[in-house]
Amino acid sequence: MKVLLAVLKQIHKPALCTGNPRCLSSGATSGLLPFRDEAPMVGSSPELVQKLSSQVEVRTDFITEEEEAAFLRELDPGLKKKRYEFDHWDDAIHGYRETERLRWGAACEEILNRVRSTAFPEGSQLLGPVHVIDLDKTGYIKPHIDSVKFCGSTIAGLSLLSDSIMRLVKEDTPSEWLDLLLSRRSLYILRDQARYQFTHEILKDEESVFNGQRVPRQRRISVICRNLPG
Ligand SMILES: O=C(O)CCC(=O)C(=O)O
Ligand SMILES: [Fe+2]
Ligand SMILES: [Mn+2]
Repeated sequence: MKVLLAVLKQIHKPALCTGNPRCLSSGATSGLLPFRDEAPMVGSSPELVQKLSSQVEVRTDFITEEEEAAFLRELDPGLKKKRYEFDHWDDAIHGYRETERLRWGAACEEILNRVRSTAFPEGSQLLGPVHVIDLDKTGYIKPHIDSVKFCGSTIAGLSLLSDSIMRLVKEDTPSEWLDLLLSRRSLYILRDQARYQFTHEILKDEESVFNGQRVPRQRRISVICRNLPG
């Protein structure tokens, strides 16, 4: 368990982050191109959206309000014992507390099994403990790529308590980007190039605008499943 905490810390090492201050400005709304009316994604070009559409999924309303409440009941007591961390300027995450959990109660385990069977091919080797990040209303996650040493090709995350914007930016071509509207209770999945060649970040409240529409940030808890490197 101790080792795993180190592994998850590693994910957020600044050396793995490829900060791109330009992509933090939300002023450039003119190039936004909705991909499909119902898809909560906008990107720098229709070609990019098309190219990534097999590697980036957002499933709206993946869990019910009751299922969200089940996660809260299970996670909140432990999270409340920790302080939000704001003062580590070098961290990839600002304003957060986190935990990981291997064993879940029946209700949550059932939901997590649904996440796993949706996101990962059958027989994939998964990282045992599930990663939980509790972001304060003012918290945010800076652009980074998850450790290739510890995490495999697929990242799947549930968003609880708040809508948010996840921005993907191509590491070597910052003009190529995709914004995902992660609505409360949605599931997102990042695979392959979207996971390896694009940084991902969660925008802070002041920058939380999707396709010209303001998306206020509240406290947000994410529950993240990962596979192991092949
Ligand atoms: O909160 C999320 O959904 C993303 C978390 C993340 O990027 C990470 O833990 O590496
Ligand atoms: Fe990440
Ligand atoms: Mn730190």
